[in-house]
Amino acid sequence: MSCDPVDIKAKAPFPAGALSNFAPHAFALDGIACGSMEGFLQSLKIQDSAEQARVCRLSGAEAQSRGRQEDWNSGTLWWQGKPVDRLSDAYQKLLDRAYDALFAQAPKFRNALAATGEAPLTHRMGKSDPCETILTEQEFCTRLERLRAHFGDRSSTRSRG
Ligand SMILES: Nc1c(N[C@@H]2O[C@H](COP(=O)(O)O)[C@@H](O)[C@H]2O)[nH]c(=O)[nH]c1=O
Repeated sequence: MSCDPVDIKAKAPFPAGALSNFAPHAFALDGIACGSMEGFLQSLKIQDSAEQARVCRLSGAEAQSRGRQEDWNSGTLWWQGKPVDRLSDAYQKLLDRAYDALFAQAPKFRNALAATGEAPLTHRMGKSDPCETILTEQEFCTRLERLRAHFGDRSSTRSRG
């Protein structure tokens, strides 16, 4: 099996494109319908809950450009009316819950993740400074690799059983 890295970006062919946060995979978190992970992430820059819920339903560049209209230089993000510090453990846990929900609820996302086999995952266009982005390359790729490990868990359970 080739272990060339899979570099995730919206315009890449399957499976990298389907793993992009831009991809329109529907899931819900805390009862809020999301059209993509990008919709959820960009909505975190918006304090108003009704507008946040609207942005959650977006996907792709439309979601990103809506979020980028917001000034979040203070480092405060928002989920359901409550502030979340970008640099806090609470923010990391919120990201974990969002990716867990995506994995559990979006079969096309799971299929794309499974199709990467054991290849390293990269997101070279991503930033590394958490003060400059809502999701660094590392925060993104480590979560995908953690979720991908569930596939191995299932096969090792089968082979033992
Ligand atoms: N521009 C682009 C992506 N950018 C996405 O933007 C998010 C970070 O936004 P921000 O914090 O505003 O810089 C993060 O989800 C990152 O993946 N992603 C893709 O797959 N393909 C793209 O073409």
